[in-house]
Amino acid sequence: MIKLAPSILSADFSKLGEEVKSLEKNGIEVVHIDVMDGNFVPNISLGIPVIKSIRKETKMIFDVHLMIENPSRYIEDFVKSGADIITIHYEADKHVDRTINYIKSFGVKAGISLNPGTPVSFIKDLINVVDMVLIMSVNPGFGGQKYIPYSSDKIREVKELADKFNKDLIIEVDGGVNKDTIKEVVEAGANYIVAGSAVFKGGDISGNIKALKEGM
Ligand SMILES: O=C(CO)[C@H](O)[C@H](O)COP(=O)(O)O
Repeated sequence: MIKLAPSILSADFSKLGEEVKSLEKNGIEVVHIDVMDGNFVPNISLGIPVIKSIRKETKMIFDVHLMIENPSRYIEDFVKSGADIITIHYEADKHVDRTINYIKSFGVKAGISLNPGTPVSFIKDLINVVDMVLIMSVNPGFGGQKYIPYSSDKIREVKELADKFNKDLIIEVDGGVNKDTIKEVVEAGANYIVAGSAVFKGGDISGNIKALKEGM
């Protein structure tokens, strides 16, 4: 089952509650929440208090993508804020296996994300430890960038590993996905598709979601 996961990074923060409710009204089940620390990535976005306050507005699955150094320090706080899936970066934690198991100990799903320059082979041994692999198809930090074409090969590599070792694995792709690139990522094997600008920038949310679903 393929799910579109709009990234609220591109939403209008002055009316975030309304934007989130509007996703739910349009049949969205998963909302992608990008947390940036200005250290692991060159941008600062939003954090725990914001997640806590939008949690009151919706029952959608909160897919929290931590682009922060040493994420283990904050896992419990993100769980308490209402996260359902917590993804850390391979490049941001010296003890990824430990942190993944720590996330799972709270009864939430755990994901591992790879920057474009990090090979899939680095996480081969984690494939049946994690619930999700997130392939970054842009260099993380900003919305509105162009899809990096070799990301499709990385998605295919993860799909092959998932078919062998973890049939329930969620394969997520994030960055530069729009109505022109969405078919390619779905065909490569991604089943959680993050889209920020393509949902929130230009046009209206309903029409943009419809166009993306048609593009699949
Ligand atoms: O994680 C991100 C950036 O680090 C964003 O989720 C991602 O870039 C989505 O935005 P867009 O769809 O506009 O590319």
